[in-house]
Amino acid sequence: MLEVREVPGKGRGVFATRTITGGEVVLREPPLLLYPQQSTAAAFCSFCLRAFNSLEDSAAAVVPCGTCGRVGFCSSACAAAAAADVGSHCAAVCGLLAACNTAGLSDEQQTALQFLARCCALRQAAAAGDAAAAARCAAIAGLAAPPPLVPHPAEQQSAPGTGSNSSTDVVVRELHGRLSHALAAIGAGPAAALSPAEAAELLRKEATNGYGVMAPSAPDGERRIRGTALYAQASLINHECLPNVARFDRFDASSAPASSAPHPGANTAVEFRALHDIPAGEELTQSYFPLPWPLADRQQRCQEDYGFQCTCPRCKEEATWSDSEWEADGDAGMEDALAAEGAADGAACGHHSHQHDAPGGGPAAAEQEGGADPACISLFLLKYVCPAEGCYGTLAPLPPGAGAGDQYECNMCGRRRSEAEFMAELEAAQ
Ligand SMILES: C[S@@+](CC[C@H](N)C(=O)[O-])C[C@H]1O[C@@H](n2cnc3c(N)ncnc32)[C@H](O)[C@@H]1O
Repeated sequence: MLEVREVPGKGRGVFATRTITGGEVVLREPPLLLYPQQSTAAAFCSFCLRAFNSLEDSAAAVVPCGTCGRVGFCSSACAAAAAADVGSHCAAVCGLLAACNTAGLSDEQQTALQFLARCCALRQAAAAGDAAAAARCAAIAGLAAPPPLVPHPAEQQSAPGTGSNSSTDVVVRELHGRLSHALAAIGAGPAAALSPAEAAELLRKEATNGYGVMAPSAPDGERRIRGTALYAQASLINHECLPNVARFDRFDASSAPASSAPHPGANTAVEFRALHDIPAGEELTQSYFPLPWPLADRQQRCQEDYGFQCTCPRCKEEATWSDSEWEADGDAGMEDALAAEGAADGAACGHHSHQHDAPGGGPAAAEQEGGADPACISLFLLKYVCPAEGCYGTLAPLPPGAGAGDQYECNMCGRRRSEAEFMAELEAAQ
């Protein structure tokens, strides 16, 4: 169904090799690496990141790490799976993190150490002949790492003893120094060691390709990160501001103990679902941030975090809008959207196929393309942005055959809305 190809100006991208139906799951993939965010780690399983408070009996269910006692698991099955998985909280990672001096490091810096410790453990296992670890090292090495335009989040608070200097080199050297010390303390072999340049490159790969796994909404409504996931294939899906796929994860999907799940970690696979029909040859695209973000924020984030300038049809069109057009967009957007829905069948806007390169289309083809139709932008946002207040999630159709008719589901809050309800809301808002 999918193939990976070079896309001019974007590196690699993922393309449909056949027509994909709206709602179809285009990719389901377990993580290459999954690790907790330091600040929230106590609330989640250190193997599968399930929220302890999502378990039926969370107090009884939390199993502490038998060695360091500093992290917990949602079941003994997850504790055993972590011990057996070199990329998780295995003996090497446990020992390395326990031996590492983290005094004065920021949350992001300690989270970066979680990632680097796992990379060291995988390298050591690979050098000892573990083929699966070698494959994971190769997959991590294959991730894109565009040149940094701004510091990695781990660099944004200077390490102790570094004064106000928070430059990339100083922070990476600080993390690298502490890690090297810990590697020596636990007697790790030379294969586990990273040079400062390798550590810096790994952090860039992590920043470019890591998916933040969100915690459930807190009572104050704030959504915090519970951890980071790296995926081999999902990391190849490029960004567009009117995407055609949305990411769904199910970390807290079942409150059943892991022992009754198909296998520990079954809740960690990511799923990408088509928002609408996607013709063969079209590139799959996701939005790297919430769809309603304004142009300036989207552009800034693309530049600063991912090192590219977004020139998608939505950005091109919105760049031509005056301040009054932005202000009027709310009400007029509704009318435009209705006009678009009536004029087309929704598909022409929904598929926005005019805005994509034909297979093999290069920069010349892209340059000939104009901005997206404003009415189509309005319709797209009304149809696919979750209407729940403060959610900003993306609605995607349920997979064909899910037996729920024409229902759309939010990838953040799980809210459902049918096509008919959407049409009724559009009419009512007129
Ligand atoms: C998660 S990776 C996506 C896969 C990547 N293209 C590759 O070759 O591995 C993110 C990086 O892809 C590139 N990218 C993603 N979307 C892009 C876009 N719309 N325009 C230009 N570059 C893009 C940027 O270099 C970005 O840092």
